[in-house]
Amino acid sequence: MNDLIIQNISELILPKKTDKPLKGAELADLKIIKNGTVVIKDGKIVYAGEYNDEYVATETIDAQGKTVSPALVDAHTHIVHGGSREHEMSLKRQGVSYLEILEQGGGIHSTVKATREATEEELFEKAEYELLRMIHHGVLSVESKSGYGLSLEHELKQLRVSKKLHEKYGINMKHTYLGPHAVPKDKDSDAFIKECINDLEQVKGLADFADIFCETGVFTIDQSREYMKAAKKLGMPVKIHADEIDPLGGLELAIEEDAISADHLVAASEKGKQMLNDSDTVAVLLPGTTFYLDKNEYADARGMLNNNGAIAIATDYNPGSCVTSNLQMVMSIAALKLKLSPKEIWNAVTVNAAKAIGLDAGTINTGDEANLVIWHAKNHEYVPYHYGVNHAEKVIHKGKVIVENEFKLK
Ligand SMILES: N=CN[C@@H](CCC(=O)O)C(=O)O
Ligand SMILES: [Zn+2]
Repeated sequence: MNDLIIQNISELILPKKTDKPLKGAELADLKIIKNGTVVIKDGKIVYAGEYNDEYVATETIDAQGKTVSPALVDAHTHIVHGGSREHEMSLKRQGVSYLEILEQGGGIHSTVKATREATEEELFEKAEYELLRMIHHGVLSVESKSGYGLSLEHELKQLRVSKKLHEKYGINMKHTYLGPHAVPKDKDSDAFIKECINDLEQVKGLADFADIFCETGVFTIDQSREYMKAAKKLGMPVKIHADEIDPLGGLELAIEEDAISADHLVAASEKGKQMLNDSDTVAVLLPGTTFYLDKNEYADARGMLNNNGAIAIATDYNPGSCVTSNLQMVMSIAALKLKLSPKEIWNAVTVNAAKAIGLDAGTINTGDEANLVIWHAKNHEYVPYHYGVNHAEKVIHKGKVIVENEFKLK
């Protein structure tokens, strides 16, 4: 006997199961079944496709008027951190730029102070609340970075919190060491990169990836290359915050070093975009950050796709440059500002986002873990269209309904 049937689904979103990320025109290749059925047993998908009434199960959900998709994948977050930086909003309004705030000891540095001062328990409690918010918004795979410790002791503290969340909730999580996220105020940048390289050995048991912020006034291309090579030598796949503000050639470096992803890329060069053609490095675009930094230029998603690149979309949830953990909101920004179609966006937040963090997730195929969302939306176009709110009605993890978002008054 099966455990659950979801029947009469208005639109069933079925991203393609693939070993490699979807590239270029493939990003628009998304199967959508009208009047679909999903059958689940022992936490796994038994059937997903056209309407089928031959199966029996102990429970049936009628999803008439609803859309069903794989649970979302948030491939770039800084969920574990101390404190908050709401005062930076008025600084920004006075015209102080993100990098100026950082130079003045604010920005990342003020979160470093708060993170160092917080106990492991305090960090856990804060990150847990946000993780639960993500799950309530339909996300069941999360990448989580360190990077607000800037010393081995505090980076390890962040990574342990991330692991504990993973253990407690059992959703898919990947943990990233981002030791070189900023140069500590009292240190020289070359000396600090060496320190981070030395620390790789000790963080590698807790981290799946090594990441670095390559940017003007932060870390150079040469420092980033040295760090990435050292991480790869230890068997750690690499990621890079690249070309977010200035076009330093971070995308080119990511591709040369075979990074699993290159993230941000607002200022990526034409050469870098062309190099995507021969690469499986996923360009993780973070349009919520461009929006929140109040910039007019967004990453050139269409140019990357025209060059046969693989792209994914993520929140970049962090306390400074993108203070939202609502990936649905970022899907809307992607539609408006990256000029992506709804089909491209669904692939970019499911199967391609999973590839950007080395996960086999984001699909609903026979044998897959049953991680799904039933959306209060009659079709796949509705979610990015109706922006800024939560459309996730039921979130299903390993075949069990773990979230029911209902409008009910006490
Ligand atoms: N760009 C660098 N790191 C984060 C921002 C961190 C912060 O401002 O606290 C990002 O991905 O946007
Ligand atoms: Zn980031």
